[in-house]
Amino acid sequence: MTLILASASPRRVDLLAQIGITPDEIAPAHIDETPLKNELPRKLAARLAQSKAMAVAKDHPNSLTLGADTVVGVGRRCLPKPADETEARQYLEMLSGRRHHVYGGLCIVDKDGKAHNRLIDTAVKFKRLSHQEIENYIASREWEGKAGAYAIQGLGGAFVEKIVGSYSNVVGLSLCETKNLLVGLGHKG
Ligand SMILES: Cc1cn([C@H]2C[C@H](O)[C@@H](COP(=O)(O)OP(=O)(O)OP(=O)(O)O)O2)c(=O)[nH]c1=O
Repeated sequence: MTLILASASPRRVDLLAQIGITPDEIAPAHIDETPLKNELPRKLAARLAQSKAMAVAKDHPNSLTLGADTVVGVGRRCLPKPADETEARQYLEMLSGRRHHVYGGLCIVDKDGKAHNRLIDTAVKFKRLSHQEIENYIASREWEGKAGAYAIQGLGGAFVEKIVGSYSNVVGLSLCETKNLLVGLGHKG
């Protein structure tokens, strides 16, 4: 069955390729990703993954449409993609020396328009970051477009002391959950 990837993230395309899945079409969703007032990080990730998949599925009947969203959560606080350097610095200061969660919302809309949702939770512990480490990382610009203002698959990997759960979920899509869900919905993958 035709698979539509409702994402502009090159990471998600690479992750799917890693497990032998090539979407038939890439159709990024253009939705408002602003958190609601007091919205919990896991709720935000789940809501946005479904909104992305639903928005794209409307125009692609008789397909499977996959949407995903990654949100870093520190306690009740959402750390989505930082808007600018100042916000990225704030996020890194907040994550320094702390345990946080990376919530991956995954939603596949089937050919009948029904949404199938999964929420993947990975716990990550950062080492304490010095002022200089934060400034060097800001200068690298790697934080741009990354939830929580870091990339575990890049320079940010050096900040990670411990991870419990799916690594690929942190990068943008849990390979295990994605494959299971797709196969369960009849995709040959
Ligand atoms: C925490 C973390 C996030 N990320 C990325 C994964 C996601 O692409 C991004 C979070 O933004 P998302 O809004 O989940 O995704 P996106 O804007 O890249 O793409 P789209 O909405 O079209 O699907 O952060 C990393 O690459 N490495 C990391 O370690």
